[in-house]
Amino acid sequence: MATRAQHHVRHAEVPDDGVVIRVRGLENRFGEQVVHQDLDLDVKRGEILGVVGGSGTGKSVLMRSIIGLQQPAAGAIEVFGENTVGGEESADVRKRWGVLFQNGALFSTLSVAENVQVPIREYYPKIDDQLLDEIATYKIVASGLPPESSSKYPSELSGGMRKRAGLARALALDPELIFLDEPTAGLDPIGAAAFDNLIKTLRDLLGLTVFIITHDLDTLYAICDRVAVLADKKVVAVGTIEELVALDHPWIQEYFNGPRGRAAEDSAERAEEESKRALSPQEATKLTGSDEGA
Ligand SMILES: Nc1ncnc2c1ncn2[C@@H]1O[C@H](COP(=O)(O)OP(=O)(O)OP(=O)(O)O)[C@@H](O)[C@H]1O
Repeated sequence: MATRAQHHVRHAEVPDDGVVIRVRGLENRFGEQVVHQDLDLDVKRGEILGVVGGSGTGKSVLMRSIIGLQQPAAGAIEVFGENTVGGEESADVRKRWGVLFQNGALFSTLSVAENVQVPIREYYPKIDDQLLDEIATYKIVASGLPPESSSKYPSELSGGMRKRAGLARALALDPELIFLDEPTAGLDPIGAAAFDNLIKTLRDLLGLTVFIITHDLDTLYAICDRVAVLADKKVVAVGTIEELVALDHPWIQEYFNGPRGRAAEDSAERAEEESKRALSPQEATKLTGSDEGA
């Protein structure tokens, strides 16, 4: 039997099988339009799960259902073992996840720091202002923004900086799980790759579980452990890219084996080769400016 003390261990409620998000028999409809039917999905603790699918297949609606913002017509959804259907989850569970919405969804009249502070104030209304400022600065820097951006307003930031500010807000309450809706959309390839690296680094450092909706094939190859494919109103397949490519589903074949899919695979292979290649002593000298040991 659990003791009172055990109930107070914050991370105690991850189900034993390590499944952080469990969706069963999900159905969503808007009037006559059926978006999801019999949709099942498991997201495991510590993984980066990519969610892909053609435009309008219901990726955002799936995310909104999981976080309790969309009332499904049928089905069961659990996050950390708790029912989230229709927003039924407790505040304790809700604060264990953070969300980066597609457009960043920053409050335009608040500075970056104030945006990050919103969820903290919501859950800890009595928090001391100085501590609040320190936490916000820490999250802003952890998201790869310079500390000076704290006082800027969203309209003063580039698209990439807005995404990072949104990420800082998603990380405000030290979540164990983050939801990212198209985080690299609208970023140039270098900015997108940097954002991918940041997500992977944060997952590795903080042990986050990451649910990421993306159209970006480079993101899938670079950081996703598994990919779930939405088609025909459900998750038709979930697995590593290698496993998916072996399936003969027409959309999956077109997506991964089309010209863009192959280009992304080639560039992922090149990046891996580069990272494996050790620096020669001459290269090391050039980089460090030191001729020690050369
Ligand atoms: N609030 C709503 N009212 C009516 N229809 C909606 C609503 N939200 C979503 N839909 C419809 O549900 C379907 C799925 O939308 P969703 O935004 O989840 O697609 P998506 O896969 O995220 O698409 P994209 O890749 O283009 O962002 C679309 O046909 C959309 O028009």
